[in-house]
Amino acid sequence: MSIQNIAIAGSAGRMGRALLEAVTHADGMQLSAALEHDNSPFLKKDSGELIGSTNGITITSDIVTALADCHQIIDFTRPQGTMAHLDTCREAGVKMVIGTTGLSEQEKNRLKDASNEIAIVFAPNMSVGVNVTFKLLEIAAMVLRQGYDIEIIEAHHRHKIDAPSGTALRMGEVIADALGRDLKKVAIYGREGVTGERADETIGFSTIRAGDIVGEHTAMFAGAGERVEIVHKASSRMTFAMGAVRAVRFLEDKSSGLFDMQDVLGLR
Ligand SMILES: NC(=O)C1=CN([C@@H]2O[C@H](COP(=O)(O)OP(=O)(O)OC[C@H]3O[C@@H](n4cnc5c(N)ncnc54)[C@H](OP(=O)(O)O)[C@@H]3O)[C@@H](O)[C@H]2O)C=CC1
Ligand SMILES: O=C(O)C1=N[C@H](C(=O)O)C[C@H](O)C1
Repeated sequence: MSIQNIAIAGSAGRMGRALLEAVTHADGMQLSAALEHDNSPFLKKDSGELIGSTNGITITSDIVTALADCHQIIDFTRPQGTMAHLDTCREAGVKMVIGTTGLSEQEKNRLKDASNEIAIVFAPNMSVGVNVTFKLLEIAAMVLRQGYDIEIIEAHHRHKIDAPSGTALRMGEVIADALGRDLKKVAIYGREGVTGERADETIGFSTIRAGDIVGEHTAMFAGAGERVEIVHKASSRMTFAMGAVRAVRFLEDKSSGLFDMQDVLGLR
């Protein structure tokens, strides 16, 4: 395979910096562009400075020029940014690895539509551990389908802007699918006041935002006399960035299609 030229969107962000580090050290790929939005204070700076060196790649908001010399873009930004990048990538025929969470149903449909023309990996969590956890949840849900209350608890750093996390929502979807339930109908997002007794079919979500927690998820199956908890704790953003690098490798020989990390890791 040829060397993959990689653009990183949101390069000055928390994930952007981890991605700069991961791509810089990955075999078979080179950083070709570091992108930020028009009002970013980081524009015109050398992107290497964000990770403690220089690399000659200046941070830019000119995505059209950046994509002219690029095979794939890695995008961990905001839904609005990802949607704008999607349109440009579609026109330029550039593949996308997307980690942004908080996309609406309509925005997800736009990814699906674009994937008829370009190859996309879109996943709310790119760590290997969380993706194995999704498989464990399928098994747990099928076996504990009756007599167990299901709750999903997630904790993240104080700067996170969306809730529940994309990972928590995917956990809910995986469990609901395994049980033949529709998450839209059974999800309960937080509780307050006189809520009444818990309904059997529901899947509850609780959110913690505090300090510098990288990302923690617990799926609880609580029955009479016992409780099963499946827990994942991320302690470094490099775990997500290394997953994104694996996604880039997976896309190398794909020309179209919408994939997630279950495809990348062969867990389907
Ligand atoms: N799939 C996965 O494995 C993971 C997903 N995530 C998701 O990735 C996303 C980013 O997380 P994180 O790095 O912590 O967030 P940050 O806010 O640290 O980084 C986002 C970056 O994107 C920039 N940005 C904001 N708006 C736009 C826009 N409209 N166009 C282009 N760039 C924009 C931000 O600039 P500015 O700061 O100036 O606003 C910032 O540099 C979130 O949705 C998060 O949930 C995070 C970790 C793992
Ligand atoms: O914003 C974050 O930080 C994270 N977001 C992702 C999510 O919403 O699930 C993944 C990870 O937990 C970190």
